[in-house]
Amino acid sequence: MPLWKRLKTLRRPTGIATPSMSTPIRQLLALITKSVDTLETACASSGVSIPDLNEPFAPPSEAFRTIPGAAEAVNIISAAALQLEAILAPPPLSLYHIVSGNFKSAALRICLESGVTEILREAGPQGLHVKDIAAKNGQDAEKLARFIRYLATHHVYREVSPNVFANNRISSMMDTLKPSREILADPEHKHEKTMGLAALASHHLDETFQASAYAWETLVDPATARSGDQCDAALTRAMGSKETLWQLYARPEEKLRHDRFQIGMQGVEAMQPADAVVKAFDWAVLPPKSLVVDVGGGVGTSCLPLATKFPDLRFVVQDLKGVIDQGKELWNTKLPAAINSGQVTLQVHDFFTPQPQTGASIFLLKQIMHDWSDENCKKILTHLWDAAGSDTRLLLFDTIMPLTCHDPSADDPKGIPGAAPVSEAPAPLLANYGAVSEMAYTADFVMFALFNSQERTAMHLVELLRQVGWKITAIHRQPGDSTFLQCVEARKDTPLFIRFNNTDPG
Ligand SMILES: C[S@@+](CC[C@H](N)C(=O)[O-])C[C@H]1O[C@@H](n2cnc3c(N)ncnc32)[C@H](O)[C@@H]1O
Repeated sequence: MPLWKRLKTLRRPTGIATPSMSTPIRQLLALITKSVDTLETACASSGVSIPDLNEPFAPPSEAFRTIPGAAEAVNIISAAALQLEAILAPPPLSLYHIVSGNFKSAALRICLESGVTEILREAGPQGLHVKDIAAKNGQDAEKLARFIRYLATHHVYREVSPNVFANNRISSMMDTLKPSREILADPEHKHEKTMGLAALASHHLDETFQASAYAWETLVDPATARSGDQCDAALTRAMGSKETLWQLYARPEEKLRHDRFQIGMQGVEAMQPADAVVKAFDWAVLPPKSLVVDVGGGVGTSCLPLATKFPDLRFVVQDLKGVIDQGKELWNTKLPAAINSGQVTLQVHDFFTPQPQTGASIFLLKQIMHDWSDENCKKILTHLWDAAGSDTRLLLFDTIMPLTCHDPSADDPKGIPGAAPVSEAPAPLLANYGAVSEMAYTADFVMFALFNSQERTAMHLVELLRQVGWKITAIHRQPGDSTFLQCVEARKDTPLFIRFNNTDPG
């Protein structure tokens, strides 16, 4: 956002300045007051109420976020409240909110794995004494009370009366919605046929949590500090073997972790709109018969809606053999005509080998780059460069990491369109809305810990692509997607580019 626009947001809504207005806490308070007004007005005019923290989560309670202006107001209120705390709380306390992250994670894991949320759902709003919770899940009541109370201190669960706990909006996110007796008797299958968030949390609190404990050891060891190899990720230290996550999951004794991961990923997938790829790029500009190659396309989830909406385009979905075999089953069920007519081809292809499709209009890579380190991404992109023509577009769908400060590319009229986020938070908030953007930074850390890879900022991507002969021409963002999936469009940077001089990452 240009400087003049950000300064405008600093003005007091009433236009009357007082000396105290210049302090950051007054500015934050003003932002909160203004945004609460916006939120309440929007909710009142739509007949929607703001959720009660003490009520368990239910999808309709999120309806208020869809009212125009409400989501932005909520982001500002949340970011301002967190920033007020950072200013006013004693610094050691603020630091310990971070230092103690692992303790909170451990307490949460205990409650998640011992079915506390399911037990409390069955108890209802009056809650249940911890002795009765412990009688059901077999835990030590006194220890359990300490962990639940620690979480309740951070608004996960609530203590209704001494040692009596109940669910709230946040603790109920871990609910598998199954009978507690069933999940406690058969914990190995508790995540099957669930929405996937509890599975995702369980995965993050287990192997990812353990891997993150070895982050520093990985970075201080010269053998792994600068490696981009998945076998050098922190995970391998935690697991005591030089295996990638996929190799680990392939072991028969790791089947439960593997299945839990898959369920968690389906949950993440479900959070993305099915038509995200359709909307992110103007596919109608492609002439009939243009070829779209979905590289590492999985079972073809992105191409399904595209092939349906654009029957004149041709598609090749590429992935490793096992995935392509699964894809054949999916397409034969969902859109067999596309396979039978030749509109869609499923092809086994390892993207670290030369790209066989040389006539592509589009190389589409969705959530591929973030799985790989820069050195590996360059190998993938180089094979695509070799197969691309001067009109081929490269489309990368990934999360573009926002900066915490103002993004100067927003002020450059000659810069890449869409390089900066659609909106930045008004000052004095952090430009990325601070911890409101937590999920993107969590994803980045997970990529580091498990895969030695990362989510990237726009400027990182510009440089990475430049080194292997691609030039970013636009970043397509949709309103409200500032930290989720964006579409980076690039073209071959020829004829100026001479690859053999530029591939050296150093
Ligand atoms: C995060 S998934 C993304 C799948 C798909 N693009 C989507 O967004 O649904 C990563 C995909 O990369 C595939 N993959 C991993 N290594 C590969 C390789 N060397 N060659 C081709 N595909 C690979 C995986 O099988 C998986 O389907």
